[in-house]
Amino acid sequence: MRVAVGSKNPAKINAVKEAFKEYQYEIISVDAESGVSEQPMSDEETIKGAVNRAIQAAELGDAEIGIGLEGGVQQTPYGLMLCNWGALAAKGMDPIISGGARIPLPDEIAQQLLMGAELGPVMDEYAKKQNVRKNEGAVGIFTNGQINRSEMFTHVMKLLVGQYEYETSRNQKTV
Ligand SMILES: O=P(O)(O)OP(=O)(O)OP(=O)(O)OC[C@H]1O[C@@H](n2cnc3c(O)ncnc32)[C@H](O)[C@@H]1O
Ligand SMILES: [Mg+2]
Repeated sequence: MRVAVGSKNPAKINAVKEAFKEYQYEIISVDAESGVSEQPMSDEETIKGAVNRAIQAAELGDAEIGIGLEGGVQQTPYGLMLCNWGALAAKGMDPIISGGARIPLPDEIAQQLLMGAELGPVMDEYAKKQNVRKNEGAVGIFTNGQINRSEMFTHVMKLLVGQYEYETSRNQKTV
């Protein structure tokens, strides 16, 4: 069985490998398009990006399972929240989705995003580091390293794999 991840970002690929580590699946990464803006600004747009990537990854990678992981933000009365969504697309099944943990972004970051900036470069500038998005991520910076981006996506992935297992075992019981 082959699993195709719709991203070349190591923080995402590692999370997929971790979630499938009990399985003998081949895991490949392909450049899939999210079909939404570079910086999704709502849960809805972020979910759409994750689902698009999952479907495209399965096609491009000729894989039984496609995975899409997408980061975005969502405005709330409590501030601009980091949001992350994942999707698993398998043949003969509607895409499965799951959401990640969320934390509010500091005002100075939120303001830049609301003016059209992308979180990736804003975080590098803020943290005086390079490629925060491929390493600890904004979540790692603002949680003092307690939860990094890969761990956060691993949780999203376990929610996906678990739902997939539940669905497939339920279908086996009913046929
Ligand atoms: O290569 P891809 O798979 O596109 O990975 P990415 O890091 O660009 O991640 P997304 O497209 O899913 O995220 C959308 C935007 O939010 C940024 N972003 C999301 N979460 C982040 C985080 O935890 N730390 C830094 N940047 C983040 C990211 O750089 C993009 O600008
Ligand atoms: Mg991106």
